[in-house]
Amino acid sequence: MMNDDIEKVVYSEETLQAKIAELGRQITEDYKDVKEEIFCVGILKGAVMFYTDLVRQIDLPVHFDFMIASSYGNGTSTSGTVKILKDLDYDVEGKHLIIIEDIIDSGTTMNYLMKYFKERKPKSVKLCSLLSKPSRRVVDVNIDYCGFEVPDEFLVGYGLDYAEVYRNLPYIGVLKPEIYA
Ligand SMILES: O=P(O)(O)OC[C@H]1O[C@H](OP(=O)(O)OP(=O)(O)O)[C@H](O)[C@@H]1O
Ligand code: HPA
Repeated sequence: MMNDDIEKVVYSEETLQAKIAELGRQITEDYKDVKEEIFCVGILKGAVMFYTDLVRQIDLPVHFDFMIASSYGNGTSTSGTVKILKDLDYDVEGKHLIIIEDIIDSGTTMNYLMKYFKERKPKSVKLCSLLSKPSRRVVDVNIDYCGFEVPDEFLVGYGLDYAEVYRNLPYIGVLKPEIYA
């Protein structure tokens, strides 16, 4: 069973949902008076679980859009090259963008995507990431809404994968070392 591959649980379902409710309240408060449309942009595939839980905690009329970006392949460190596999569906000029991501690790993906978003002339862009691993940062990324700062461990579950597996675990954890062997 998939659970047997986990060495330890780092964030339980309850801990994740409590933090997501807090982030949703904060975003609702910050955006409640804006006049322009708000676009929640999910960065797939990793952000899928966080995205669907977070938007349900934002009590405002938001639009959905998604990008698919990939740079990790099957390993535990970035290839350094970000591939955009799916672009935004909408013209976001003059709109408020809330970028929703699962993790900022080296910062490579978000550094690349932030430049890309700003070129599309939105009214504002803010980043909401469930996790941040500052010890691994190679390029600076400003996170406006951050769930948890995590230590330098490779995490799986709740959207996060190792070689495309473990995304469907309902919690976030660390794999047993023999799984990487
Ligand atoms: O800060 P970085 O070092 O760039 O790492 C963060 C990125 O890595 C993961 O994506 P990945 O490329 O594994 O694709 P995925 O979302 O499909 O898992 C994660 O979802 C982030 O987008
Ligand atoms: O710790 C991680 N786990 C899964 N995917 C990731 N992408 C960047 N860091 C991670």
